[in-house]
Amino acid sequence: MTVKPPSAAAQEEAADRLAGLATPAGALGRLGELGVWLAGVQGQCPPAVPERVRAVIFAGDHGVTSYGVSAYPAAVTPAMVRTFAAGRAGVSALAAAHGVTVRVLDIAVDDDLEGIDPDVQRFKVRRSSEPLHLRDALTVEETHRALDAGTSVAAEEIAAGAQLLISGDMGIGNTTPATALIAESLGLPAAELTGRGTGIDDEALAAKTALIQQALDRVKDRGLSPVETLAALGGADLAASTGYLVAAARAGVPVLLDGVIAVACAVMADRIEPGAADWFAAGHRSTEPAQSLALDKLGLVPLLDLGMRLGEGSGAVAAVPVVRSAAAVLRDVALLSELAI
Ligand SMILES: Cc1cc2ncn([C@H]3O[C@H](COP(=O)(O)O)[C@@H](O)[C@H]3O)c2cc1C
Ligand SMILES: O=C(O)c1cccnc1
Repeated sequence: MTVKPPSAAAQEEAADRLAGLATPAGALGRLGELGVWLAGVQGQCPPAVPERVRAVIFAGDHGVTSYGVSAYPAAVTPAMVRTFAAGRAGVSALAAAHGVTVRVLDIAVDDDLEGIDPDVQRFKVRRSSEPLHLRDALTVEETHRALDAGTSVAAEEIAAGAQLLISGDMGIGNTTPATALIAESLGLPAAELTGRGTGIDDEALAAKTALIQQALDRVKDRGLSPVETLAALGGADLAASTGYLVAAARAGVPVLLDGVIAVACAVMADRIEPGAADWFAAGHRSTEPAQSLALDKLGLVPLLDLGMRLGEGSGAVAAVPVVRSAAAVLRDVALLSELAI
């Protein structure tokens, strides 16, 4: 299955409608452009206000965490999975404020999560991933299983009525594989992309940068396909998230992207299925340099720039009111031609 482009006809109609609204030309700025994108991905003008927005958090641990790449220990990952399940995480508060559903999935958490709702572990691929600077994070078989998990989850969310999807992440150390995937995809050295993640100091930043460069050097002559790259430099949680994004684009359901992890997965989704990024909008600009560089590459301009670096899908959820606003203005504002001028 391939990705169809959003509707050019609906987009054109929306651009005409935007130009005719009872506002000065261009006065709605990016809100106007977002409304035109929404019309294209929905195939209708004016676009509907997306009421049913659904976020899925893909959780997993990473072997690199034992090598000093994060400011926090891996034990935070299972503790946060329980916190999402209890509705008490950062993204939970934002989602409750904006009527967004949140579902958390343990794809590769390095813990049994005893007693947790079995639905959380339905798609578990393995415990953690291998340290990607030393060896491939996953086997190709595991990567396919994770991609398929993401496909199934997207199908379930779409069947539940999702008009807009969000992918969130949870996993200590996950900015390392995300940065490695972006660096490999953009052909840039680790030093140009590596950020502080949860807030590492200068010494840890140097070690993290060197580790990512070691991973890039380890795979550079292997001529890897996109799926093999996910196996080598990613992780099961990132592969599942990538599968979810590919499936959304194939189904013609728009996605609002979050920070560096979601955007790394979006880059991989667009490599697996060229054109997938037409179905994505960028919710916010994270403080991670890799995220901004990857958004430029995808041709996406973030809606919010709040200095956030939380992940969990939080920046995307914070941008949901902006997306709804864009649909509302295109639908509800009078046309200049209707005014008695
Ligand atoms: C309490 C807590 C909650 C979080 N929620 C998301 N992250 C985010 O931070 C981590 C990535 O940063 P790094 O690569 O530096 O480890 C991931 O768990 C990501 O989801 C959190 C991190 C912590 C500590
Ligand atoms: O860009 C992000 O989403 C991000 C940044 C730091 C830590 N976790 C996530």
